Amino acid sequence: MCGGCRNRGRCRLGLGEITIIGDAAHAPVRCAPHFQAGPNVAHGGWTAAMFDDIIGRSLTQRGLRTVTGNLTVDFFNPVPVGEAMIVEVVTESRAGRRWTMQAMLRLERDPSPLARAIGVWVERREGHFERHEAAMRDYRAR
Ligand SMILES: CCCCCCCCCCCC(=O)SCCNC(=O)CCNC(=O)[C@H](O)C(C)(C)COP(=O)(O)OP(=O)(O)OC[C@H]1O[C@@H](n2cnc3c(N)ncnc32)[C@H](O)[C@@H]1OP(=O)(O)O
Repeated sequence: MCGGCRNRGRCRLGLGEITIIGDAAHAPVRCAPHFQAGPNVAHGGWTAAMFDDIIGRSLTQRGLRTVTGNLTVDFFNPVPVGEAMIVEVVTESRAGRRWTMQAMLRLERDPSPLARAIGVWVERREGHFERHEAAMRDYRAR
């Protein structure tokens, strides 16, 4: 789970347990009503955040320490609120520390994609978060 939800013991984005199969992954997901944008339709930001989370967490579960470098989302159809859905992740390629990943969101009982994410995750160098904290301390001291 990400740092924002770990202490609550529940993913507020509605992602269930991630199953890893080789270099792919899948998880059940359901958009909560508070992420509604249009009537009974998920906010596009929820869809992007959910993709970011599952791809990042699936890499973490594979033992890789990464951060999102970039993320593009294609919205093919409205995403329903409160409906059981599945998100499937595949590894497209790897070059050095860069992992190109793709994910699809679909209804539980329908193979048609509702949305697709493609992006690059970069393996973190040692001390990544410590450097960030130090930079912020310098910034705040200005
Ligand atoms: C228990 C825990 C649970 C944890 C559970 C976690 C689940 C949460 C999931 C959410 C994940 C997030 O939101 S992460 C948060 C959002 N993302 C971030 O904050 C990242 C901010 N950006 C950075 O910190 C930095 O730019 C880095 C780390 C991405 C890269 O910096 P660096 O380490 O100095 O590396 P650098 O030499 O620049 O680049 C290394 C290689 O990556 C490529 N590269 C660098 N940036 C990018 C980029 N934006 N897009 C594509 N490629 C890039 C470079 O071309 C290079 O390729 P080559 O020349 O080697 O070929």
